[in-house]
Amino acid sequence: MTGIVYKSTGSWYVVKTASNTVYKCRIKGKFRIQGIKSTNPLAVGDSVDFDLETKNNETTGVIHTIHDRKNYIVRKSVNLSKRTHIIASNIDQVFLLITLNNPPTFTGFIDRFLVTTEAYQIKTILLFNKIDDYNEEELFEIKYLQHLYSKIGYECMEVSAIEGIGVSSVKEKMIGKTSMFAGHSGVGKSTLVNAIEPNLDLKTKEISEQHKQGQHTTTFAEMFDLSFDARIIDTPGIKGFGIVDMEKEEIGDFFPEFFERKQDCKFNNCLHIDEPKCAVKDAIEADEIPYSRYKSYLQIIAGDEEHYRVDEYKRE
Ligand SMILES: Nc1nc2c(ncn2[C@@H]2O[C@H](COP(=O)(O)OP(=O)(O)OP(=O)(O)O)[C@@H](O)[C@H]2O)c(=O)[nH]1
Ligand SMILES: [Zn+2]
Repeated sequence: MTGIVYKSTGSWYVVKTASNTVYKCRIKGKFRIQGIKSTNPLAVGDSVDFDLETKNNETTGVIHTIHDRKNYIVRKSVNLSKRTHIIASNIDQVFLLITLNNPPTFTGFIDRFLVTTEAYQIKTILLFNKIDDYNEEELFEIKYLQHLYSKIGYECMEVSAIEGIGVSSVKEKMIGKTSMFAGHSGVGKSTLVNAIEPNLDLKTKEISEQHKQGQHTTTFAEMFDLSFDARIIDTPGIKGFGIVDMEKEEIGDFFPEFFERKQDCKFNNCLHIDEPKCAVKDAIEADEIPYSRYKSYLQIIAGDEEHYRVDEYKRE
């Protein structure tokens, strides 16, 4: 049988088949996935094959195969083992909610987020929420940001979770897909998800009630089916998207408008910092690439170096 992991407790997995039957499953023996040093072998979103087994009148599944992941997001372990915890996999798209103020979302944050999702190969759609709440000047800035990011190739939408503006367009985008919602605390994620699926809140509560027995409420991701052929992955307690390990040389490749121009740089390993005849810097001079993007890029590069040095120091 084949199914998708909807929930993981670490030892048991809730797996749903294409015919919507849910099985409690465990893993057969030790199970290693090539190339990933991970604390958990399976994550929410994984597609798996399993056999059924009946013991004491209870039928459970034994997972023996995991299908290749299209993508996955990780969280680094806090300890020194350098192992990663896979939060979720096979995500079709992430909606990043953005508000100008209340709370402010700076372009530095948006760009860092986009670099991460580019590295993870997850499509990102930018949702400018709370558009009911802006004055003319602020709306102008929202339009400017939309122009900036759509020019790079990111889809942008204006929404008001509270007034229901744009909500049906978001729902349309979600059909047949597995989506996640991200953004700073207070941008309106819960309000929007509620507007999309008013009953989801209830479902979430039902499930967590059942699991209260354990008390230790580890924040595991969980997948939910919505009423209109769409799935949401909820990652309680996971705010950002974690930092992916990136080489300094590849960060620019996750800025699509830099990557596109890189072939015209004099040096094929150009970092677009102080190299001569750099096509990216030329594009910034010509205002074809906004300076805010370049500034974010430099910040990420600088942060990366710092991170690298700290790691080296620890190893001594
Ligand atoms: N004016 C306006 N307010 C909104 C809108 N969407 C959400 N809010 C308000 O913003 C506040 C935060 O909304 P939440 O949905 O709790 O935000 P969140 O992103 O889920 O926040 P966390 O749970 O902390 O991550 C609430 O007071 C909402 O009523 C909107 O479209 N317009
Ligand atoms: Zn260059």
